[in-house]
Amino acid sequence: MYIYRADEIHQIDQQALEQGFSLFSLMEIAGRELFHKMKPLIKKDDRIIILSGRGNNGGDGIVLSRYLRMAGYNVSLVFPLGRPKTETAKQHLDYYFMQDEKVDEWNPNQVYDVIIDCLLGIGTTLPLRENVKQVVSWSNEQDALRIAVDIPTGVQADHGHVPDGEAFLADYSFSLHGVKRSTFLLPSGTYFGKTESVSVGLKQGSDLSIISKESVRATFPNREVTSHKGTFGTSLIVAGTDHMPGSAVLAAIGAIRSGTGKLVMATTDRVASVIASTVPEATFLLNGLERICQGHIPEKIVAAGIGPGIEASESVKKATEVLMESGIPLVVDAGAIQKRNNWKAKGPVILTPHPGEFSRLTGLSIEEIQANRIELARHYAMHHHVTVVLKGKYTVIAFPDGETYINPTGNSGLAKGGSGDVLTGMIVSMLATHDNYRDAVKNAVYVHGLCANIWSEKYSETSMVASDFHRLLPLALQRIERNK
Ligand SMILES: NC(=O)C1=CN([C@@H]2O[C@H](COP(=O)(O)OP(=O)(O)OC[C@H]3O[C@@H](n4cnc5c(N)ncnc54)[C@H](O)[C@@H]3O)[C@@H](O)[C@H]2O)[C@H](O)CC1
Ligand SMILES: [K+]
Repeated sequence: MYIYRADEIHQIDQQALEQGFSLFSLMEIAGRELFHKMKPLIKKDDRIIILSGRGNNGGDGIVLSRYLRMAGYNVSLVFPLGRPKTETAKQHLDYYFMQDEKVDEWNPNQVYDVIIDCLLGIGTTLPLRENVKQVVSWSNEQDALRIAVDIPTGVQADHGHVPDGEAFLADYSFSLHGVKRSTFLLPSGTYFGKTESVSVGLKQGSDLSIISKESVRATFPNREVTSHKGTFGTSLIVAGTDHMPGSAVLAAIGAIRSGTGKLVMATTDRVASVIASTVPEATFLLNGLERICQGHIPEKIVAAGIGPGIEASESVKKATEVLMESGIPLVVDAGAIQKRNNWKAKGPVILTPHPGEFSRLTGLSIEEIQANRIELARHYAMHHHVTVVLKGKYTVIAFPDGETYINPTGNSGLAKGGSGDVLTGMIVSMLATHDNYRDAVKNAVYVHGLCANIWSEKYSETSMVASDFHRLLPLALQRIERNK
């Protein structure tokens, strides 16, 4: 599923127009498709109000009103901001009247069961004008089902800011042609409710898309009957200090359960014995950090990671550089994520910051990052020629050429210390088993979130802990591999 910016939608509309497809027709299709999408949510005797604005979002509301009224729904079409001013919306209002349909006066004292927001769409500039704010806060105070058309009024298509928190608080949003970035940004994303896209019959395609289960299945490596431990490569993870042994254990769990043939943990003596009791399959490079700083990389390593459970220091920086020089695909996490002028490496480098770490890398506030995480991750990835996995709700994966993905899986069960360590282990392990590093990164992030979704089918998200991945990964991977 593709995700669009406002300018891409305008471009697509313009192209359709040049090819003889009028905006009037597009709006007609939009209104009709919205009608079909909404039918399962509403009843004929619901008191429904459509709040129509003066632009084309309002025009969609006019068409929707016509379809609903023709089908016998109890609908009031109102223009609380004034009558339409765009050509297409005006034409549709004329046509609406020709069909003997009527519009109502806006009366905030009336009570409704369903409120449909067609006030503002992708033409929004923020902050909202006072008259719009009033209608939005009226809507949010009503005890009614709230449905937004395209985007909830008060959010923009491309950015996550919601000035003063004033936006239509939708239960459902139906986005035309495709979902917009703000669905996945914060705080805007919290206003959309359940979001679906509505096709208006135009060709799909953009440089940002959502990872699909089908794509994970299609790119997940087969385990042939003839495979042996060498087939799936040896992974190396530099992790853990005596006072943070748990992170290294969790990274080892993530790695060993995700398919790598062999796992070498570069760590301290004490941490090694802790790991060995939970992940007996692991082998060790003792005094790992120092040995790697000296250039000692064990043989046959095909993927590496550094960072879980270690603090930023000169030796961590040095070890990271040694690994970057080696040409082995490298995951850089936690203590190894340090600000630097360049990430020049001979192989792919994958940074896995959470917003706090990305804030340290970029100098931007966490709030700014959350409101614009897609573009910021993409910009960093392109500028530094690295892959950025910006973690959080809707993890963003941006590759050095700008290709960017959003991960749909996961829930609040992952918002716990240690789940990032597991992810690092998983990415390293999948780098070792996949031919294509991009697939490895996408698949690991998707499966990591899928584990949390599986957990929440039976248990409370509150109680999930990172060590549960030991049990969850086999179930998640079974769902991915089942159809192979
Ligand atoms: N291909 C498609 O996806 C189609 C989508 N359609 C719909 O058209 C709107 C976009 O229409 P547009 O007229 O460009 O913008 P708006 O409806 O959002 O209205 C802009 C209108 O509102 C005023 N305005 C902007 N910001 C504010 C504010 N802060 N306060 C008050 N007023 C504001 C501004 O002056 C403009 O006049 C899209 O979202 C879809 O719903 C089409 O149906 C066709 C195909
Ligand atoms: K809207």
